Parts: sequence; C-alpha cells; structure tokens
Amino acid sequence: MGKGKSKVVCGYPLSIFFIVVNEFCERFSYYGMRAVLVLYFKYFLRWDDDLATSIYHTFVALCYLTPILGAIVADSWLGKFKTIIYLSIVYAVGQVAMAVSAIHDITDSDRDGTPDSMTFHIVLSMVGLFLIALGTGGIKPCVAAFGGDQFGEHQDRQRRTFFSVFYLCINGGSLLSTIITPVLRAQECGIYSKQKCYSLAFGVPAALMVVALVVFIIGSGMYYKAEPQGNIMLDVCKCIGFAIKNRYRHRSKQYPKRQHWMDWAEEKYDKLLIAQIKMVLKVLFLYIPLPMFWTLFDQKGSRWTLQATTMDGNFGALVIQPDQMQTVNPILILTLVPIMDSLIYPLIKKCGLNFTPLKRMTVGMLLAAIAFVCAALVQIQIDVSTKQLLHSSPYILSGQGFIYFKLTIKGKANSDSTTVHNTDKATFTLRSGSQSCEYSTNFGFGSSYTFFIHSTLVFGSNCQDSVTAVEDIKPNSVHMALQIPQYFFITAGEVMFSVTGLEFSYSQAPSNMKAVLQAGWLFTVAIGNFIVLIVAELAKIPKQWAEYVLFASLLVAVCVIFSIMAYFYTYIDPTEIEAQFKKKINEDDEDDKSKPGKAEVEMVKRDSIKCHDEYDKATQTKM
Ligand SMILES: C[C@H](N)C(=O)N1CCC[C@H]1C(=O)O
Repeated sequence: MGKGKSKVVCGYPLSIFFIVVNEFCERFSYYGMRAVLVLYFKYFLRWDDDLATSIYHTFVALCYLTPILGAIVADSWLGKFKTIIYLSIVYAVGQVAMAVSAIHDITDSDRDGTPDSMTFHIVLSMVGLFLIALGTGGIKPCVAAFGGDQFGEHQDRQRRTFFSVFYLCINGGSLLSTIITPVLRAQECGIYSKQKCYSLAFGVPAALMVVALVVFIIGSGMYYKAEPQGNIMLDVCKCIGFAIKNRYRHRSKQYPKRQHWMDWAEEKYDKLLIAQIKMVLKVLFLYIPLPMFWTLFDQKGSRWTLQATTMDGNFGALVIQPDQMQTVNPILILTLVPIMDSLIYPLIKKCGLNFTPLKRMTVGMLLAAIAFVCAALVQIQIDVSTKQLLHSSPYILSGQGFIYFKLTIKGKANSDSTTVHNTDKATFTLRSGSQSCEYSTNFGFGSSYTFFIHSTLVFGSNCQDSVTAVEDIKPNSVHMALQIPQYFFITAGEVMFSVTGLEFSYSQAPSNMKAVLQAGWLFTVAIGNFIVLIVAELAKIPKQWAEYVLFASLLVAVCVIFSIMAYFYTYIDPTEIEAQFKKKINEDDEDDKSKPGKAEVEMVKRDSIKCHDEYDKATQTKM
C-alpha cells in the first residue's frame, strides 16, 4: 500500500505517474535549453568562446548548488509539495525570460536583423538563467524525495524501481530535447527580419516547464504530503555546534568518553534529533570522494566532444556532428537501466552475491575509469593517424604564377564561409567579371586543402583541369564509432553509480531530512563540475591521452578510498530507528511522571545507553 490517497496500480501508487511525467518534462526543459545555450551566447549575444564557456559552466554548477536551498525550504518550511509548485513557477518564468531575450526584433528598431540594445538581451537572459538555476536546482532534490515519500514502509522493491524509472524519464527528456532544440534553433524566424530561431529553441522548453507544472498540480489530490518539521537545518546546526562546544568544555580526562562526539549534545538536545544527525553525517562523510566520478562524467560535453571533432563522423547515410555524439549517453541509459534491473542484478543475486548499493557504486566508478582508458586509447590512435601538416602550400608555391585559397573541412557547425560541413562532393564557381566556370571535388572529414588556380585558366563550362588541390591536412581517419566503447562504459558506470546513489540517498536519510540528503548528493555533481574547471585551468598536460590516463588513475585511487569507507558503513533503516526512539521517549515520559525527583544526570546516562543499544541494533548490515 502507498502512503497517499492514491489508487494503487500493479503495486505502485498512481500518484508517482504524475511525478515521473513531471520529471520528464522538466528535464526536457532543462537539457533542451542547455543544448543551445553556448551557441546563443556566441552567435546571438556575440560573446567570445572563453566568456561563453565560463558562463555556461558557472550556470551548470549553480544548477547543482541551489538544491541545498530548495531542500532547506522544503524540509524546514514549505514542505516538498509547495516548494515544487512555487519554484516551478520561478523556473517557468526564467525559461520565458530566456525565450523573450532571444527575440531580436524587440530592440531591432532599424530592422537590420541585429539587436540594437545588446544590454537588454544580456540582462534579460542573465535574469532568466538565474531564475532557471534557482528553479531547476531548487525542485530537483524535492521531486526525487517526494516520489520516494509516496511508497509505504514495505515497498522497498517498488521504490527502487521508481528510482530507476525516474532516471529513465530524466534521460528520455534529455534525449528528445537535445535532438529537438538544435533543430528548432536552426530554423529562421522573426517579424521584421529572419534570424536563427533561438526564441523558439528556448520557447519550447518554457512550454514544457509549464506542462510539467500543470501535470504536477493535476496529481495534487493523490499525493502523500509529509509535513515540514520546523526549521530543521537551524536545529541541526545548533545541535552540532553545542556538541562541539560541550565536548571542548569537558575535554579533561575526568569526564568519561562518549561513544560518538554527537552524544555530547545529549544534555540539551532531543536524542531523536541527535540520532538523525548521526545518520546524515555518516552518509555525507561517505559522499566526500564522489565528486571525482562527476569530474570524469562531465567531460563528455567538453573533452570528448573536442576529441570527436578530430574524428570521422561519416556513418554512411548519416553524418554525425561531434556534439551529437553526446546523445549516445541518454540512448544507452534508456537501454541499460532496464537490462540492469531485469537481467543483470537478478542474475547476480541468483549467483548468491550480495551486490549492495555501495558495491554497485564502487563498480560504477571503476567502469568510469575504464571509459577514460578507452578514451586514451582512441586518442593515441588519433595522434598516430593525424594530421601531419604535409607542407605549407602558400609558402612553397607563392610567386609561381598561381592564385590560391585555403579550405578547411570541419565536423563542427561554424560560420566561416570557407568551411564545408560534410564530406560530400562540393562544387565551387570561379568568377572573373561575367565569366565563370565550375570545379568540383570530394572532401574528407577534418581535412584542409589549398587550391591553386593556374594563371593559364581559361573560363569555360569546366575548370577542372585548371585547378590543383593540395591536401594540407589529411582527413580524419579514426571513426567516431570508436568512441562508442567509452560512452558504453561511462554510461554503465552512471547506471550503477548514479541511479543507485539516488536511491541510497533517499533510503538512508531520516524522514525529516530526505530532501537535504538528495541535495547533498546533487552537491557532489556541482563539486565535480568545479574540479573540471580547475583541472582544465591548472593541469597543462601536453598530451591529451596522458590527461585521460591521469583522470582514470585519480578515479581508481578515489575508488579504493571509497571502497574502504564503504566497507565500514552500516546500512540503517531510518524509519525503524525513529520509531524505536519515539517509543522509548514515550515510555520515559510515562516513567518520569511516575517517579518524580530522579536525578537528571542519571537519566541522561541511562537514556544514552539505551539509545546506543537501539541505534546499534538497527545498524547491522555492512557494505
Ligand atoms: C543526462 C545524464 N545521463 C543524467 O541523467 N544526469 C546527469 C547528472 C545527474 C543526472 C540528471 O539528473 O540530470
């Protein structure tokens, strides 16, 4: 049985349908907007690459920092339901602001196709991005935890499946939007003049966010809505502060040691709160090594995409752009999550192995390290095959009766007029006054040519014989398909690490701090992104393959530390512990009423022993 007023369908509360659809639409909105953001900065706001990249990464990091704020508001004040509603409104307003900021006609008073007041567009889009970061980050820990809340105490299996389906929805939304919004951006639109349609590319995600909100509200009557329990974060901070101060005051040897340093708060604080803080601190401590996984994971969008630009994206009927390779991740998620859940995990269980959540996360980290070893091997192959500059044609041939032009064949969208974006036969028209002739040739992906036009050129219908093409840079010969193994390993790692971590963060959190621990989990993503920024700046390793090997080694080292920490972690059932504490507190209250005047110090000691016993009983299973 679920906990809300919701009907139960196939053992699942119907209310979670609204929650997963909400997540699908929200992730569509987020990833769709993100997919075209850098291009919007570069081509609409006319920022250079460095500024565009920095603002982009700062925005992404902010999106994973704001969950802390949303979680505090939800757990201490508004509750998850109201927090999701209010912050979704903020989020939708932010998306609309982005869409409006991309309408060039608003400030194009001279109707020449370019905005006249760039300041207006910059300010509006920055306000929009800030609201989006607040909204997406703020609701993220609440939606996951709110979904988990809908399950009853004996629905552990269903709750685990829910987190897998939840992850599928994230990636379904991400996959669709990263395919659709770049197509929308490529359309031309405008009132006075036609420009690339960023307003549509931002407008559709805005509409999806409104849909997400409406769907969530429709489910309103069915949800189980846990009440917020006061300003829990303030109580937590005060309690920790008191424990530290009290420990310091009693540092002399005459005072007996206590089992845990948090037990020094017992004189002033509720034992239940102390036990809950212990649960949270234990999990947060375990999170310390985790950002390293995200440091590797998030390089899909940067280093791996740059690697793809030096590879051959010709898949026969389909020419894949380097940035499109990233869609392999959500595609693999959609395939691997069901395979893991219905085949691999049950098979491992049948073999008698206890594949606990922390073991899964450890294996996930190792798989990510393997992915980077694959990336290094591909890089070595690219380096071997690449691009020796054959010669510098203009230097050798200048002044010998030729005119020349250079042409680079790139795999990346570019506004350079001498860049061809595919490997098809290209035809050039050579003109001199009213005379012209045509020259055609085939190009390889990533190659660069210098064309020499003979001074003896005679214009006619064909000038094939009067042009000599010299290949300066060989076409990319290493195929983009070779990146698939690294995508496979990183995604398999993500399924084991991230899907498991999401559920682990929920199941190990005390009832009043579920969203806070979800935020703690998302915080590891933010720190991972910061590490990418720092390493990119600091580690100037000349060989790219060596950088990949460095990252893989770092993750293996971190993984060893994590597995040792995980070995000493004991799984808990927060609901059971809380129930025992509440029961004992009630019993003590009864006891106190019947035996007035008992020495308070004695009581504290006795309670403390009992509480430890109960806490220990409930924390049996290791890694
Ligand atoms: C798109 C990724 N495969 C993914 O699902 N995520 C990356 C960071 C966490 C997670 C998400 O919630 O978006």
